[in-house]
Amino acid sequence: MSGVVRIQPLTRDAFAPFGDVIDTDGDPDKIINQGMCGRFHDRARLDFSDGRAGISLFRATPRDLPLMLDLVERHPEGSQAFVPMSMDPFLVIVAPDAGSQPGTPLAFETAPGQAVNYHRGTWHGVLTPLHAPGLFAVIDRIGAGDNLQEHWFDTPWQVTR
Ligand SMILES: NC(=O)N[C@@H](O)C(=O)O
Ligand code: NI
Repeated sequence: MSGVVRIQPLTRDAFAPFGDVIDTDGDPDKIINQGMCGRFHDRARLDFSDGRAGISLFRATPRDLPLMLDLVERHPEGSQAFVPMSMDPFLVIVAPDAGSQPGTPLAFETAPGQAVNYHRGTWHGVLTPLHAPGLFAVIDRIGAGDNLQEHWFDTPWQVTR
């Protein structure tokens, strides 16, 4: 199955089945540092079967739209968060689990300053910046064993505005 996937703005509710939206929506949970900083506390659920949490940096090549999506993947042993190190929006692609393989993908564009955390086992597209420098901090599982399951679509989906 394939077709066109329309990009929609990222919202907490629409993304909830797939992961967490990490942003400064609403008031800070706590004002710290002598009133000079708002803490938006504990905005994502990190979940690892074993191993430990690690922080890596990804420098990814920006992609043009429309994007031909031929692969989604998932990490059965851990969640994976992508925190942009710029204020540029990026593309977030997920798909529901349709019985051990992905269903129809959904595509979201983040607002400037938003980050995402994919829940453990969520089908997702690989990191997809839309603007250079494509630099992200990535918080995911560091551990032994295989934590990557890939699904190649028979025919690519066209991801577009
Ligand atoms: N393979 C890897 O570390 N990155 C992917 O998991 C990704 O989601 O970009
Ligand atoms: Ni991944």
